Amino acid sequence: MIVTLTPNPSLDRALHLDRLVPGEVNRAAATHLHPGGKGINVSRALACHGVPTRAVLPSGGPDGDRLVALLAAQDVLARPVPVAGGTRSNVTLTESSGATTKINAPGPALSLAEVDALLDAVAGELDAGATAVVAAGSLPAGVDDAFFTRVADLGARHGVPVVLDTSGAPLAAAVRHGGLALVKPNDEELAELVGRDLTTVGDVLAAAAEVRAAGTAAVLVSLGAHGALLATAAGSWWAGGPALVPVSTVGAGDSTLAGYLAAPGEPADRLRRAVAWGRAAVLLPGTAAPRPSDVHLSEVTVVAEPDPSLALKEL
Ligand SMILES: Nc1ncnc2c1ncn2[C@@H]1O[C@H](COP(=O)(O)OP(=O)(O)OP(=O)(O)O)[C@@H](O)[C@H]1O
Ligand SMILES: O=P(O)(O)OC[C@@]1(O)O[C@H](CO)[C@@H](O)[C@@H]1O
Repeated sequence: MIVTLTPNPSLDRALHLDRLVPGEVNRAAATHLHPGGKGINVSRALACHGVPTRAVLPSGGPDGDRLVALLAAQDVLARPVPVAGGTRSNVTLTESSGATTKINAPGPALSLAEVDALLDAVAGELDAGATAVVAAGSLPAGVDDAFFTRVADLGARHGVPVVLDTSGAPLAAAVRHGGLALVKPNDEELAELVGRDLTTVGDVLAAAAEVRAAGTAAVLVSLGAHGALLATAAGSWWAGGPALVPVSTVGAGDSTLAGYLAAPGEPADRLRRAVAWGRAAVLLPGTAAPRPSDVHLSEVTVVAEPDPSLALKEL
C-alpha cells in the first residue's frame, strides 16, 4: 500500500476557454471538477492502475466533504483528518492554444494539533503496513518548513521509503535533512534549490548529484515537454517522446511520479513508465488521471547516461 500525504489539498476547478482575454468577461466552453493536490493526484493515478494506495489529507468544511466524496466516487481510499478551516479550491484556465493559467489559493491554516493529527494519521498507516509514503505539494500557513523532515523521520523509524514532491523552502529543508528515497522536482524547482540556472543535461545531473550527496537516494527531474531525467547510485537516464499538443499539463508531474512508483524494476523501465504516464496525463482535461488504455510505453525513448552537453531545450 502506497500512502500519500497532501498537507494542502484542493478542489481543482478547470475551465476551458477558446482564448482568455484578461480584464474581460470570459465564458467557458467546458468545466471540470477533480479532487486535487499533488499527493491526492498520485493516489488517483495509482488507483486507476489498480495499485493499492490511500490518501491522507486534512479536510475542512463543505469543500473538504466534497473532495472526500469525489475520491470515494473514484474508488480512491482516503484517510481524511478533520480540520477547522475550509479546504481550498484551485482554478485552472485552459485555452485552445494549449496555454494553461493556474490560480492556487493559500489553503486553510492548520493548528499545531492539526499538524500532529496529520502526522499521526501517516504513522497509523505505517503501523498498518504501508510500503511507501509519498508526501507532496505546498504547505499551508501554520505548518513549519521542516514539516517534511518529520515525515522523513517517521518513514525511517518504520523502515519505509519516503518520496517527496514539493518546492521552495520545504524542499530545501527536507533535502538538507536527508533520508529521502526520491525527490521529484521539475527543472525550475531544482534550479531554485541549487541557486543557479540549469540549461543542459549536465547542469541538471550536477544539481541532482548535490541533492544525492546531501542524503537523498534518487532524483527524478521532470522537464515538461522535454521528458524527464533520473539520477540514482546506479547511473543516469533520460526519457522522452514525440511532441504532442497538451490539453492540460496540470498534474502531469504527479502522474509521472505515480508511474515511477507503480511497480519496482530497473531504473530505465521505471523512468519509461513515468514519462508515459506524464504524457498520457497532458492529453486529458483538468487533472484527470490516466488509465491503462491512455498510456503508450512504446512511444517513449530511454537513453542511459545521456550526453551532458545537450541543452534541455534540444531533448
Ligand atoms: N508539453 C508537454 N508535452 C509533452 N509531454 C509533457 C508536456 N508537459 C508535460 N509533459 C509530460 O509530463 C511530465 C511532467 O511534466 P512537468 O515537468 O511539467 O511536471 P510538473 O511541473 O511537476 O507538473 P505539475 O506540478 O503540474 O504536476 C513530463 O516529464 C512529460 O513526460
Ligand atoms: O499549491 P500546491 O500544493 O503547490 O499545488 C496544488 C496543485 O496545483 O498541484 C496539483 C497539480 O500538480 C493540483 O491538483 C493542485 O491544484
